[in-house]
Amino acid sequence: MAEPTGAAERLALIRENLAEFLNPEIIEKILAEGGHPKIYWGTATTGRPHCGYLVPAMKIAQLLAAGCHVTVLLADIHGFLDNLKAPIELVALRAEYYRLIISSMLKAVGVPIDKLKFVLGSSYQKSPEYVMDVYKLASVVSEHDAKRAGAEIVKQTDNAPLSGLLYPILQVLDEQYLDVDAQFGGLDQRKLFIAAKDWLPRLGYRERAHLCNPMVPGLQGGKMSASEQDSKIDLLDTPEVVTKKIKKAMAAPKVVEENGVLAFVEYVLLPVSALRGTREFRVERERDGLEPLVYTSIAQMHEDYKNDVLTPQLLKPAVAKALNELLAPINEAFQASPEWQEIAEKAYPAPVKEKKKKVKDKGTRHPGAQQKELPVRPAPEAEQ
Ligand SMILES: N[C@@H](Cc1ccc(O)cc1)C(=O)O
Repeated sequence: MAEPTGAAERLALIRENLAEFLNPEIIEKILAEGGHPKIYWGTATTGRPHCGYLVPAMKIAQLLAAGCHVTVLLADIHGFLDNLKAPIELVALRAEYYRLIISSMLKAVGVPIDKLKFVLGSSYQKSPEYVMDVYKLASVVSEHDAKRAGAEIVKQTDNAPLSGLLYPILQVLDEQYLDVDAQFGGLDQRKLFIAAKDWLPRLGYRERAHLCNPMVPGLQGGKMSASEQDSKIDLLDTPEVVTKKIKKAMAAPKVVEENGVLAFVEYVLLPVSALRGTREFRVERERDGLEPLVYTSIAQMHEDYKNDVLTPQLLKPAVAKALNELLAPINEAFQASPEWQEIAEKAYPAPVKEKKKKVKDKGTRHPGAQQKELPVRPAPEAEQ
């Protein structure tokens, strides 16, 4: 695909695969004037980013290809507000890991990143102006509305900490302080986006546009949440591990609904190929002595999948291969950066092998034999 230059083409790329676009006229106007819309995506820097992050990353890649300025907000304070078990120092360190992995994901896709920037939440959310606006907004938003705005984002339990009510206030103010025309996020942010439209004008600030990605089922079936650490595919997993995990993924034959493997092709692999020049997904059938299946749209794939022409056994190795190709440069960048490796070790320390320890403790002690101390590393945050 050639770089889109016309307003209509750029808009189509911005819109592709979105579930909802609120106040698109704000963006349309900028494009009609040949301008470059400023859009941000925020992520709370808590759990280690897995392959599910390729879905928003792909939208960011499309926005960059459409000539938008994109800000990635590394929301460390938000990670803290919603997750008090993670100390602020740790979420700030994790933000560094996020910055490195997100930029290498975008480099791997091959889009120009000159219009991409990263901003750490705590770098401006502690300024006197920002803090005063938090107080102001808190005085014109009801507790009920703050709760409703955060209902799908913030953990809400009986007697929950007050920080969960501050969270939506801060996220809404971010649109103003990051000086953007629009915010992008998953459909789970929708209530917050609606609140932003309503609340910002109360402080005399302008309303922004909002882009919502659909909630995409995880590669291994079910929503790709931050939990179930083991089953998720890490962005730094080796090709063997990736292939094994995809082999085990849930993908019922003939069922296209809630099919994480097909969804991954739709929201990541097909858009990547389109950004690289040709929208295409190939499924080899050499083993059966047949020609490969070559798809240029998800509709064709759904059709073949429903008819069992495209079986899970054919689909999975094709997805594993394409995913491994996408992950290869990310892995290489990690291997080549001792600085990143050090950050990874501190931000996400490997779990201590409890089992081994127990076995050792129970072992018979031979007289005179020294019990070797196992190195004890701090247990990772149990918050995810
Ligand atoms: N609410 C987002 C994170 C976020 C935080 C602050 C923002 O300004 C924007 C987004 C999430 O659920 O991950």
